[in-house]
Amino acid sequence: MKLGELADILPHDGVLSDDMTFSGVQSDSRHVTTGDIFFALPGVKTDGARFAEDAAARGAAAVVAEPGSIGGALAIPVIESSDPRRALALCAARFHPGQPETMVAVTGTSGKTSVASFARQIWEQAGLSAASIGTTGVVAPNRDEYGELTTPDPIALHKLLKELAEDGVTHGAMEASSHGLSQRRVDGVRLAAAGFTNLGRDHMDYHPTVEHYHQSKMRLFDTLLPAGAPAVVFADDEWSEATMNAVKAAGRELRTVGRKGAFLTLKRVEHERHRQRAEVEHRGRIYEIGLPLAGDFQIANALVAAGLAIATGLAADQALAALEQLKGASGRLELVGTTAEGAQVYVDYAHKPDALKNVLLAVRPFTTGRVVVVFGCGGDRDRGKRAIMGSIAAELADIAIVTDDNPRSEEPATIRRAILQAAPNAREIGDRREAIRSAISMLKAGDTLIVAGKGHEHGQEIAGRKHHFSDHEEVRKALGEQTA
Ligand SMILES: CC(=O)N[C@H]1[C@@H](OP(=O)(O)OP(=O)(O)OC[C@H]2O[C@@H](n3ccc(=O)[nH]c3=O)[C@H](O)[C@@H]2O)O[C@H](CO)[C@@H](O)[C@@H]1O[C@H](C)C(=O)N[C@@H](C)C(=O)N[C@H](CCC(=O)O)C(=O)O
Ligand SMILES: Nc1ncnc2c1ncn2[C@@H]1O[C@H](COP(=O)(O)OP(=O)(O)OP(=O)(O)O)[C@@H](O)[C@H]1O
Ligand SMILES: N[C@H](CCC[C@H](N)C(=O)O)C(=O)O
Ligand SMILES: [Mg+2]
Repeated sequence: MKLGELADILPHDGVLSDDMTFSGVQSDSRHVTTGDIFFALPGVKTDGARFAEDAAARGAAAVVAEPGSIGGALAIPVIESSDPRRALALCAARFHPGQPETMVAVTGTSGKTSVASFARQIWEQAGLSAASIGTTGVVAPNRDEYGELTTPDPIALHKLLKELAEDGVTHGAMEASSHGLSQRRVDGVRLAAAGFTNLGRDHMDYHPTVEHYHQSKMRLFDTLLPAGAPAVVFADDEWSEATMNAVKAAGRELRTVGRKGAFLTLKRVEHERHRQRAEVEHRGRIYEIGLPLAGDFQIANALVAAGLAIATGLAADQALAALEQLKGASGRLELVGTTAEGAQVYVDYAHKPDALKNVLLAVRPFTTGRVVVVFGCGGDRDRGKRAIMGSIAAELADIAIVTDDNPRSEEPATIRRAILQAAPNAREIGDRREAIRSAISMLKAGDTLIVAGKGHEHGQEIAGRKHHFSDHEEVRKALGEQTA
């Protein structure tokens, strides 16, 4: 690709020739091959500008960097950009052209994975070729691959979107994490609609204040969503109003869903054990929906997903009828087994305060006995959430067992101590396998156990090393031992 074809993204005032040719885009010098443009990104751990020379030595044709960030003489031209991350995303989209025609993105503290998965399922049921991209990976026809990031980096993302489009995928739903949004990973995606679920405490190790965190999410609506495109906003959250205001101020089409929603209005919900019945109004018509999932929050997620499908052109009848067949995303309040006496054991990905609170509240209506929770907190992540999660468990569970999540490089006992400080009556069993086994052995008829924090994960990272570990497998094993 010639520089002239990228001139709108990389203005260079005619200093360089428009005929300069590039073979690819790269943001990690270690992966540069001859002819690439190297984007020197200021990062969290280091500054890409320090690797410009390395990139040049590996054959980069030019470097894109913030003004003044490259010190000294470099053998290759430097193209200045005030926002090299955005420039990278836009160039990646151009180097790997082609995206599913209808792309939607969802943001929020909780529910993104579920909404992306539900939107894909709604489209699939309508006979469309659809994909979802997020924490649990990429799911598309003939494809189910696990990825490292919730929102892939722009180079990987655009290679993926191109492949999906070439495979005939016309509809795609992706998660826009706050890291992904603030790092411009989604800037090159052509969005038909965007969704918002909720906002709670998260990533306070990355964002200085909750307002900053909200702001970083609003980029999805005020910068990435084209003017006039629909924004589907869950209306019943504490941050819904601020989000609606941001959407309106940016001149996007507001579509609200939920009890206070106008586009899809939740009129009534009845909880049954594994399912719930809801009455939803859309354009003056009432729809009766049987959602085959437990948990109030799944209704919210289902409404955001249906809202996105309808707002991008699917008939409401089809979208709402599809909710009857939804399958939960792996490890999201997933019923993994039942003890001989009939106590239910769920695996759930709640690893932040609001999610833990919601999940414990969600199972209470159908728990006739005790609510038992096994959970921990990840190391090298927001320390402030530990005590908050401890007090939520102390308040909302009858029995709490504090165990290890992914301690990463931290001392596991220190993490547990921070949680236990706010949950003095909780039991402490560091070994997660042992904690699950012990919790299952104490269950009686009518009890519900939630194994929280790791959801779909297949590994546990201890002292920087990843070991195979699955909450699903451990629950099944412990249930098996019990009946053996
Ligand atoms: C904190 C964070 O978000 N980091 C992400 C970020 O890295 P960074 O740019 O800050 O990296 P850095 O290490 O400081 O390096 C700066 C630059 O120098 C370059 N470099 C570095 C070394 C070298 O030899 N040569 C070289 O060119 C790097 O490639 C980089 O471009 O940009 C990278 C490329 O997009 C990401 O892979 C990386 O994700 C790391 C691995 C990560 O763990 N991110 C997590 C926190 C994350 O993003 N999570 C969210 C979801 C969270 C949630 O909702 O729960 C997600 O979307 O997954
Ligand atoms: N709408 C919601 N409101 C509150 N809590 C929710 C909601 N949806 C899901 N949860 C809780 O959050 C957990 C994670 O859900 P999900 O994976 O769908 O969210 P996410 O936004 O993708 O999270 P992450 O950023 O960790 O990937 C669930 O296991 C459940 O405990
Ligand atoms: N994307 C999240 C996942 C956290 C999952 C939880 N099990 C933990 O390790 O804290 C993160 O990396 O912060
Ligand atoms: Mg997710």
